[in-house]
Amino acid sequence: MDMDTQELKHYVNGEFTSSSTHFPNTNPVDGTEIGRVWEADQATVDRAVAAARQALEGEWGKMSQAGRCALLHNVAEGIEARFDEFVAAEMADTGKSLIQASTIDIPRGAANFRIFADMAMSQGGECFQSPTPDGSGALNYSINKPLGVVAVISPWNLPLLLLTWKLAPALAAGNTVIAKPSEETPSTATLLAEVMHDAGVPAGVFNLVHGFGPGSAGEFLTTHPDIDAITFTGESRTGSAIMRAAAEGVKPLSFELGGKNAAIVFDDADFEAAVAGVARSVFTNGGQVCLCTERVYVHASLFDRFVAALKEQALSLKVGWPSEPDTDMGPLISFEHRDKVLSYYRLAREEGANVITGGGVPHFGDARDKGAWVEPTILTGLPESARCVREEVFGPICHIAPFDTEEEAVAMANDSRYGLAAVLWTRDLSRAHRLAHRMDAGIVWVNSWYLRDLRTPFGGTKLSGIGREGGRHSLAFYSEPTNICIKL
Ligand SMILES: O=C(O)C(=O)/C=C/C=C/O
Repeated sequence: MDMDTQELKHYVNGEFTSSSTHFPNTNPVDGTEIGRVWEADQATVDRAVAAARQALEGEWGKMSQAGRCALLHNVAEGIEARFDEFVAAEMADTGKSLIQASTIDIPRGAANFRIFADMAMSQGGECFQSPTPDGSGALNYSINKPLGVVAVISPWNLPLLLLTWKLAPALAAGNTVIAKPSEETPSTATLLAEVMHDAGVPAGVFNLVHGFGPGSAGEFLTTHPDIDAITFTGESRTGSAIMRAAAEGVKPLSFELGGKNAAIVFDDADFEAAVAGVARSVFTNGGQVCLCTERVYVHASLFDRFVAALKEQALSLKVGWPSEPDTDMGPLISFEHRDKVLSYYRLAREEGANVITGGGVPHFGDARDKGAWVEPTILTGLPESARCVREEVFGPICHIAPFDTEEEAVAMANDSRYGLAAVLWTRDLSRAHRLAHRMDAGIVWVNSWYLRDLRTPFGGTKLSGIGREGGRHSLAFYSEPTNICIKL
């Protein structure tokens, strides 16, 4: 795909097609238009859903699990064969750093296909030898069938990673898919369609439609009567809208939504590790990861020292050209999102925060001044009731507050409408286990952050989502078990 005169098409029934209207694709580093993207209309979405249904009832539905999983391994190899193209495309859409794209985003694209191909091949079903009144006994065993035609709506923060995190298990479980990536990040999804086409995935198994949410491809897809399930990662309020759309047809939903994640640093923590780890969990990808920390609670005895040390970390971040190998942080995804984050920077001051560092826009004196950049920001001094402490900003910002007792720290960390991830920094492993059990979160890291084993349950409670992804949890969502009882 030529990035200069990029024209991104849909991929429907094994063919790349355009539609009636298109929209620009913008690089947030300097605001330049890097191409145009076709916007799917209702007819395009209808054709994609029909193609998926036909494939499900045709070649793909008849293919063995071993055949399907071998194709998924081919796709993983295809991603790696075009690794540099995927890295360039991801960076062009998002402005994320070379480090982030080349060590996290794109490697996970291939890893997601491999983990679910392997897990699908290795997991069996259930079988029970059951007693019967006449003593002859019975066998109860279950088989897993695919859900059917699945709509995948994926976000702009980790575009290839999160698209494949849903697509791979859906296909491994025998479903067919129509994917709608964020309008902000169409490029790697389109490259993936090329890779899947070349890997021999049959027409209609994977379909890709570009566009927006309401009144566009997202709405046409999630309200389509012939969709059997919907999986979505993104903002909680969009999740609510999709739930309403799915209610009529009682569609199964898998949601990984927002967060307002807390990190707690205890007085016995490895101080240097905690400072570095919190800096990473706050500023990675410009804070644009659902798992990022936006609330930090530090034992009072360490508070001043920790604030100063985290400020030093923030000031040492290289905020620069994404392609430079030592760049830590690029711009935010778009001007719209930049304006949202800056509105919280202003709100923080209105709510009385101490702005320890940041709170504005960096000045570069070059083309980047036309991009969607913000400064890494650290706040203190706000009450727990402040909007900046309660609402998800989804930017490179955190608020640090002191605590005296474990009870106080856990109570503050859990006092949120979200419940996705929490991080505990302590050398006392009894305390680590005890408090990890008490966190209202789907994921708790101790003395680490974003260490990922793809077999583990991944997801959140409350406003952070519905269900779990990862390993057998993903395969279970994308399957319909049938229990069969045989009287012996
Ligand atoms: O690392 C993962 O598997 C994952 O799902 C990350 C999600 C981040 C959302 O913003």
